[in-house]
Amino acid sequence: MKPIKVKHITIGEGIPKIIVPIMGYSECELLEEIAYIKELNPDIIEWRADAFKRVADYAAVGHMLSLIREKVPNTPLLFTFRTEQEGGNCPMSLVDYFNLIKVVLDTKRIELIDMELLTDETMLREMMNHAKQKGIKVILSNHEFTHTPAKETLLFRLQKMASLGADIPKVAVMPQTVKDLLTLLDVTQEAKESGLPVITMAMGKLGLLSRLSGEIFGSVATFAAGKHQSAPGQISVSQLREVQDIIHQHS
Ligand SMILES: O=C1C[C@@](O)(C(=O)O)C[C@@H](O)[C@@H]1O
Repeated sequence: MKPIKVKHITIGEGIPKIIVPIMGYSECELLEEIAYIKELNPDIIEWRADAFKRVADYAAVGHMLSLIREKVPNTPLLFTFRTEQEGGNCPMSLVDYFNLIKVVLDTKRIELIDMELLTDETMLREMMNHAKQKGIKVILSNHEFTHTPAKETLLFRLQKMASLGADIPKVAVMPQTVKDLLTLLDVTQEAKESGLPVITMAMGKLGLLSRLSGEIFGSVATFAAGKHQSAPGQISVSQLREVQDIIHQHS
């Protein structure tokens, strides 16, 4: 697996990196969240811009990005607009989704961007090329909020993301049974064996183990709650770090 370097952080090496989301609705809320999570010292900060009330206003998004950058100049920043179909907070057409991504890439104020696999392949390929030109790493993602697809489906999606040129393929599923959790872990392990630097998680209470055990099964990063959770099952940074350290020391 080829590690991925963003600022001083090397993803795919050692303990899985902790990503903490900010979910503010307004500029003021976002700044409060940044001040709060700065103290938690996350490896990466994710701006979940689908929660931002002015997300359709490109100037406001650009301004917000520069404010965030100013507050956390040394922390790698991941930009995510999660579509409504995959659990996001705000409806947006596909054309607007990719336009927003282009505007954000052009600011060059981020190190990583999330794009969803199940959108439009032509537009996706175009935007991935654009990200590459700007030197921004791409996380291609897929989220299932109601169930866990079959192992073959999940592996196919991760491989498809890799074949499209994703720096990091990512899947999130909702387990209904312990077997679903095992499916996700099995998929993660196989992806790791094949050399893919993936991020995977099972959400909700049943999925907790998957958020803790990336170093064993092969997920290179994991999300923890900041001021707010951005998905069910995220725990605090301090609890997550404690378990990760125990696993790291004894494996
Ligand atoms: O894709 C993901 C993973 C996630 O859904 C989780 O389950 O932790 C949280 C989201 O904020 C992020 O964009």
